[in-house]
Amino acid sequence: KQVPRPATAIAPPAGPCRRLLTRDDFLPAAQAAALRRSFVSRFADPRAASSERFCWDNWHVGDQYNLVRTPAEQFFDEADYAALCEALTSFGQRELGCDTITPPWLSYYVDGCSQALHTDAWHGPFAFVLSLTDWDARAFTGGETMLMTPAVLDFWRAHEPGTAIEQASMFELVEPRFNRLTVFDPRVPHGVREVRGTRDPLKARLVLHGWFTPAQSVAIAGALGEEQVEPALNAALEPMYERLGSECARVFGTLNVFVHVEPSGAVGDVRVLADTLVVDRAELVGGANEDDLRAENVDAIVAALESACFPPSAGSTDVYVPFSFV
Ligand SMILES: O=C(O)CCC(=O)C(=O)O
Ligand SMILES: [Fe+2]
Repeated sequence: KQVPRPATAIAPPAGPCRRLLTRDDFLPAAQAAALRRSFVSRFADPRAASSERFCWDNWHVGDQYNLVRTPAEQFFDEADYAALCEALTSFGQRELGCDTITPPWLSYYVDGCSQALHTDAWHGPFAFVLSLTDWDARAFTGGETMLMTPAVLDFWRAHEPGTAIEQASMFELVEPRFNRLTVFDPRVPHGVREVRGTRDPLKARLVLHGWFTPAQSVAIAGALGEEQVEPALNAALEPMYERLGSECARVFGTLNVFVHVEPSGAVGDVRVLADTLVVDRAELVGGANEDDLRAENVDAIVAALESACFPPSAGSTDVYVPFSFV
């Protein structure tokens, strides 16, 4: 898949996205403010029964899901919606190696709204929440995204007899601060802490949310085309697949890798963008260390990509290579 090169240089992320990443000031300030303004203007006069307000679904699934939502596409004007999707999609491509998103929801949470703990069906390797909540001026308690901690997910292994733990170490809470993007692995049990205190949509928790979907193919930006990239990748990866199958521990999850190819055809940089790999529990015998078993897989893939030889060309090329272990 050929994707456009980003117009501006992007600072490399600190490391791969694993279970949770937050990015403050995600959208340009004016863009985030305009989205919030659209919401505020529709609710500014509570007595005005404009048909633009009729798109909301009061989503009630027992105690599990209680919130008020609408497809963001139906709510925002076309240009604002397109710019929002563009910002999320290009972030997903560059920083997670995911090539697209599901259509975002716009949801508000007033008194009594929450999402009880759940995992999401397979929409994609990462969920996102982009907050339009005026968090500093909020008139409610709760509203954080909560994510079960690794200590609970592997409870008996880390269990220390005689030590009690409490909620704060079982769940990580992420505040939906205005214009913060929160990205997490939706296989991890998560939810939204019940909002208490306001029934006014203008003061509610307000978020855009959805999923980054798995890349279906290699994405390429730059001088080389698919017909040159694919054979070079296949030659480098095929021997590695055999090694993975015979020598490495079985893992589940997503590994998306960025490869920068110089005009000479040499590989200049290999960076893991997303790594949600989890080692099959059956592999954890005889004191095997999970991090080591995971690293074996990642190292084999990175080494194979580093060894790839591409044809020379007039300019450099960025290649995004997705791996999915099911
Ligand atoms: O709004 C959030 O913080 C989480 C949303 C979520 O988990 C979902 O929509 O499935
Ligand atoms: Fe969820």
